[in-house]
Amino acid sequence: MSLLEIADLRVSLGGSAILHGVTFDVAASGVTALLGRNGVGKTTTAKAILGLYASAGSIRFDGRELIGLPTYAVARLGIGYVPEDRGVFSALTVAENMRLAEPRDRATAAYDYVYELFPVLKHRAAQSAGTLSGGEQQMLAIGRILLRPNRLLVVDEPTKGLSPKVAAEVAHALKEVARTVPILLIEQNLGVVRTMAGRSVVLDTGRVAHRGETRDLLANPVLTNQLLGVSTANGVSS
Ligand SMILES: Nc1ncnc2c1ncn2[C@@H]1O[C@H](COP(=O)(O)OP(=O)(O)OP(=O)(O)O)[C@@H](O)[C@H]1O
Repeated sequence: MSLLEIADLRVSLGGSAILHGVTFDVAASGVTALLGRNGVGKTTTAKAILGLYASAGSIRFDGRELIGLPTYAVARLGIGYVPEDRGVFSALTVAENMRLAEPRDRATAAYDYVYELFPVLKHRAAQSAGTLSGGEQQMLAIGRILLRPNRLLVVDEPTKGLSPKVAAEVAHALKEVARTVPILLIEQNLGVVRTMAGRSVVLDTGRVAHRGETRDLLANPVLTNQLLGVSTANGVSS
């Protein structure tokens, strides 16, 4: 069953066509990975879903058309977004960043859940977010979104720039989250993709070049080489 249905999505930026008619679905459970080489349009797709870019075509969320809705309306439907640059407020403390993301009814904020996933956010509550490590900032970026109820999460390159150990911690937490909330995951680390995402969609210059089971994609050295620039004789095994 699909929760998000994207059909013939087109986006132009700065006078150039970036997405040329992207079509794929995000399942109502688990993790769907959105993959592709640098600059093929993954972040643009995420931002179009969130209403951050004007777009044409169709993006249906649980049957409702999102194109034309302002970003706050998309967020209110329950689509949580963790952007690539994390977007935490550097000058504010961890606790203040969390406070800003609370739902209107503060009593419903899922602090226990977030602190269980990322205990470091509790321990460093009084520290300014700008002085956190990259991994801790990523945990804050994800954690604050989880304070509210989400029906879908769009998470853009959550392990980018992190050490393998911290990347694995973040991936583990997101996998836990995905037990209850479906995730559209943009990710370059194919080891993380392998452990998290049952299905993958691969973009190539603004179009969908491949859709299917992640294990089939990563086991196909011709496809991974052609679409992801990974050249291993026997596919990706890590
Ligand atoms: N505001 C903008 N104005 C003009 N071109 C843009 C703008 N934002 C992105 N682009 C271009 O759109 C293309 C797709 O960018 P996008 O960030 O979606 O790619 P991506 O697949 O997420 O790449 P990466 O893996 O490097 O993050 C790139 O060629 C980029 O230079």
